[in-house]
Amino acid sequence: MIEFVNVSKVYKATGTRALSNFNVSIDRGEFVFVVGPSGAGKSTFIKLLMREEKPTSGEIYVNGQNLVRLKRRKVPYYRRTLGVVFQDFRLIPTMNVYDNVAFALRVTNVSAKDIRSRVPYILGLVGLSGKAKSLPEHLSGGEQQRVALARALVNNPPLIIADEPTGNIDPDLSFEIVDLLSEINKCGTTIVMVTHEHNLVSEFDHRVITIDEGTIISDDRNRGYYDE
Ligand SMILES: Nc1ncnc2c1ncn2[C@@H]1O[C@H](COP(=O)(O)OP(=O)(O)OP(=O)(O)O)[C@@H](O)[C@H]1O
Repeated sequence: MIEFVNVSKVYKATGTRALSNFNVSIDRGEFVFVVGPSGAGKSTFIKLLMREEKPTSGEIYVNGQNLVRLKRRKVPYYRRTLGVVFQDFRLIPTMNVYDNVAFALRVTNVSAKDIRSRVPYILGLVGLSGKAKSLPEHLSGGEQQRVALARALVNNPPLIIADEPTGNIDPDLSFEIVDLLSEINKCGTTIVMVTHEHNLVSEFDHRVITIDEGTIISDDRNRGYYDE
């Protein structure tokens, strides 16, 4: 599903080498934590996956597409195949929970009938059926992140990318979010999650890729924790 072959990324403006000869292969249906110290290259890895950045050299394949050769006009279509969750939720503040989730479907020509059935189903899945009419500012951090997750899931993407999704919420709620992601993963969705929280990582039995100074320094396919 995801293949990085000898990928290097140098940011031109500063000459910073963020990734060097980076090779990784992630299969369909895997749950992968990506950990490592600040500045290691985790966000760069995510930006390359989302095709926000292009590598300086190497090849990247996601869902059978070569991201290096992907034409600029095709990038928005590629992004629609991804479900993305960020640390800062990125909800639309003027829209209620229902509309924040429905919006992700409305921009992709899904019929009104399908939206009416799909949005309540997804809100139920993340435990927010009772909050459909609430505005984001009236929700807790954990609830806002569940709305963001619902929005990422509603298009049924084969891949979810979560960049520090628990960075702004309490430890108990962080566990719940990863638990929810794990349930989604059991249904076949591939999950790539960047995190700083090694306590959280050690609670779950998922593959752990540790990046440092732009390269993978360990890849624990069974279970893992890392020391910073
Ligand atoms: N747009 C950019 N222009 C120049 N240098 C950048 C840019 N983005 C990141 N870098 C540099 O690339 C390196 C890797 O950064 P990256 O953001 O990928 O690390 P990270 O592991 O996500 O860190 P953190 O955990 O602090 O978010 C760092 O040295 C950073 O300063």
